Amino acid sequence: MSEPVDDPARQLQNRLDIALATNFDLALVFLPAADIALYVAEGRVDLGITGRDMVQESNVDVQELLQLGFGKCKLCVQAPIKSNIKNPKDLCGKRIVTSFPTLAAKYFKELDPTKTTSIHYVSGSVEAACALGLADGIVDLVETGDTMRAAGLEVVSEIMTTEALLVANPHTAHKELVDTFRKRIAGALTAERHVMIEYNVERARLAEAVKITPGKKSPTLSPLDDANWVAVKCLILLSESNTKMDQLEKIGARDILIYNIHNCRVSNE
Ligand SMILES: Nc1ncnc2c1ncn2[C@@H]1O[C@H](COP(=O)(O)OP(=O)(O)OP(=O)(O)O)[C@@H](O)[C@H]1O
Ligand SMILES: O=P(O)(O)OC[C@H]1O[C@H](OP(=O)(O)OP(=O)(O)O)[C@H](O)[C@@H]1O
Repeated sequence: MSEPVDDPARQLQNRLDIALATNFDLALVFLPAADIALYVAEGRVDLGITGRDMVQESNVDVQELLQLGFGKCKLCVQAPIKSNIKNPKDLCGKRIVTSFPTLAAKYFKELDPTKTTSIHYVSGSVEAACALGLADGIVDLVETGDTMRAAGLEVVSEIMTTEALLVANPHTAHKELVDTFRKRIAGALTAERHVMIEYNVERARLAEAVKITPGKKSPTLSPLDDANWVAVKCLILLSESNTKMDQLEKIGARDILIYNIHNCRVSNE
């Protein structure tokens, strides 16, 4: 038998721009990154994931809950390498093209309140503006710098660093759900960035070992059959795991094991 076509729940499930969580009271709505902060600030959605640059450009009141660790780049003033512009003040009163008109206008106004800098908005490919004669300089994102260099531009100054954030409406009516969601994401991020290290060390060298692996609160110690030795277990950053193993081996630690963590809840998340 076919499903009734006018069933609203069924229609929502079939939409590509909305995803319904099946085991949590949450609907995900996919929106342009630049519009998300506004929807969150107006309380149309409770939570949003977008860049810090987008939040500040929107100039609205949202609460930053978590830094998500991706989408890292810098918003920079850029000018042609071959120009005489080496200081952002050289661009005050000149023509700027950008996808960030609010941040750019604020930056140049603060730099020199006596001059009116012309700020023009374009929606993408901002780096083309100088070569095409529309701008003396631009304000745009730089990650690797490849796009900037390919366009013959260089960084004149850095306005801000940005990355993806989880933001919330400060007056949400669903505080408990929001907090549970934040904790779930924070737990998954902590698990992704950490590993569990376990090793045996002589009691006489325990103080040195604890200095190398202090754990988030303190390491877990377990006695061994041999009273002169102790087993140590704690979380360390994945990025530091090889260095820590080298250091532990140097102070005589043995049987050093590293485990991946699937998920976790730890304090200070
Ligand atoms: N090269 C990059 N490296 C890291 N983060 C980036 C980069 N470009 C954009 N972002 C980040 O991604 C978010 C969305 O930016 P943007 O709207 O430009 O996305 P997009 O995917 O390039 O969209 P579109 O292609 O439609 O312009 C912003 O928060 C921005 O800081
Ligand atoms: O320093 P890079 O690693 O080269 O990255 C920077 C580029 O990435 C973004 O552009 P995107 O690809 O989103 O295209 P767009 O300019 O059309 O938004 C940004 O606007 C820069 O153009």
